[in-house]
Amino acid sequence: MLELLTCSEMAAADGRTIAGGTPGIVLMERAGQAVAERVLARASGRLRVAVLCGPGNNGGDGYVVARLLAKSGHDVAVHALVPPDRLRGDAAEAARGWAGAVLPLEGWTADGFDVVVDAIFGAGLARDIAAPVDSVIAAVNESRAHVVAVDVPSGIDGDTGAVRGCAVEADETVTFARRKPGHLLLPGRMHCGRVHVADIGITDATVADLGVRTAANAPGLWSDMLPRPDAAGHKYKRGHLVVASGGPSRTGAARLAARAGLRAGAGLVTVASPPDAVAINAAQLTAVMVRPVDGAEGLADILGDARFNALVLGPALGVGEETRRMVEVAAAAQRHLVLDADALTSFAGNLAGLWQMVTSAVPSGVVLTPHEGEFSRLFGEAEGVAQARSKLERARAAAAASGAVVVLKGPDTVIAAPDGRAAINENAPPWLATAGTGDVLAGIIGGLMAQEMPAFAAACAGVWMHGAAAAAFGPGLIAEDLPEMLPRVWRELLELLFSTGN
Ligand SMILES: NC(=O)C1=CN([C@@H]2O[C@H](COP(=O)(O)OP(=O)(O)OC[C@H]3O[C@@H](n4cnc5c(N)ncnc54)[C@H](OP(=O)(O)O)[C@@H]3O)[C@@H](O)[C@H]2O)[C@H](O)CC1
Ligand SMILES: [K+]
Repeated sequence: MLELLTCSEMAAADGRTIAGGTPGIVLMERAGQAVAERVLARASGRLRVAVLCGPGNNGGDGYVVARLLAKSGHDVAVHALVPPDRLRGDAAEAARGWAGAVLPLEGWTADGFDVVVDAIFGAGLARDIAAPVDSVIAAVNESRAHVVAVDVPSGIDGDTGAVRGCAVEADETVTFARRKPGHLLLPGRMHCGRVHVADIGITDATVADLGVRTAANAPGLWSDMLPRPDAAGHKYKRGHLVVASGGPSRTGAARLAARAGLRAGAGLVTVASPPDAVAINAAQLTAVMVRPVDGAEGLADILGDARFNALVLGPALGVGEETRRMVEVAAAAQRHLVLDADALTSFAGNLAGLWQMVTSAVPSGVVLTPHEGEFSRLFGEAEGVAQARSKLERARAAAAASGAVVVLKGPDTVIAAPDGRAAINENAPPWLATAGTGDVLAGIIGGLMAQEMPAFAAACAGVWMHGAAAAAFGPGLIAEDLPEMLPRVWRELLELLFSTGN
């Protein structure tokens, strides 16, 4: 159920189900029933319900809802953008099932309604909302009614989560078969309220046949690839992560990443520290080891030891030629590699240079973890990025252009692999956006890769664990708190693994 279907993939699933013998009107009936059930679930006493119907199938769903709620004894008013005789196909048939009046949508006001069912536009939204629908949406949003959106809040683009001019702010959204990217990407997610996914008879096999490449990020996506604690295991079997530290006044970021890597389960973690910062690092490190490593030369030296199998480069490392050379050394050494912060900014405008290094390292896995600013500095001109319609498509294009797994961070972090797979994360609480949390994320991903977790799975798992750790700690979180919450997140994950037996 983690797959996310675009509007066209949903239409294809619809079409295949209809071709398989289920009439479209049956799908519409089931969709309408699912929405009506949500309204009835919260009904206490007779409700005044306004069903706002658009000119297409979303409106068709609305007519089914209206009929079912009226049959359950509620006071239902239907307001439609076009008269029923302008409807076509299943929507026209659904409208024929509605025995009540159909009033104009234009000029509708919310006075006195307990519930509004938003059945204006769904997957078929084709352009920005204009008059007269815009003022109706404003009236919905100003009302005190409980708003239930059919499939997608009207005005939200189901593929991108963008607001097309204006959009309904729903308390609940009932969608069908699977969620869409627009239900998870911002701002769309903020318009949906609680999202319910209704089964309307589109089978898992039909969805699987679509070859969908986008999913919601959750343990079900990668838990079978999580490193497992095994009794016979010893620390050398769980890899050795190296985190490069910045100079004497900028050592905290590397220590945050290093501690996160250890808590993520790496057998050993070493901070590769400039000689003049060794004392500072050593004074603050215990289980994490520290070694004097002088720039790219020094890094090349220690990477002669194959036991250093994963690296995190970037946190407060410094922007410039030396950092670029360290990335080059690490990539050439074919180790698992997480590039964050300065290691990304050092390649700003020189994607080809980064791409060249990354392709040499890709077999062992490279994960880039830019926030939006680093992303645009690095990928602004990349093939396909400028034309991308959404954060999901931008991350996908960047992964394809760089050959690396790209983690485009934010409240709706997208993880994209060069082969087209992508996941959208939705468990990050607002308080995660604080200084240093990016360093911790890089360390978690590095720690998982040190244990030989494949790059895309490690990036998805790391992003999810990072969000779960923040949620576990709660508001007031600072970056140092995050690694300390990982044991609790691990416990949750392992309980989940053993309960689901995979
Ligand atoms: N399995 C399922 O997912 C099922 C989904 N159903 C429902 O079908 C809708 C999709 O319907 P809808 O969103 O209404 O799209 P349609 O293509 O049917 O019709 C859209 C009409 O609206 C016009 N339009 C589009 N954008 C605008 C706009 N900004 N302003 C004004 N009018 C607009 C469009 O006109 P065109 O000129 O673009 O053609 C169409 O007339 C889905 O969301 C589900 O709710 C099935 O009913 C059940 C199964
Ligand atoms: K809608």
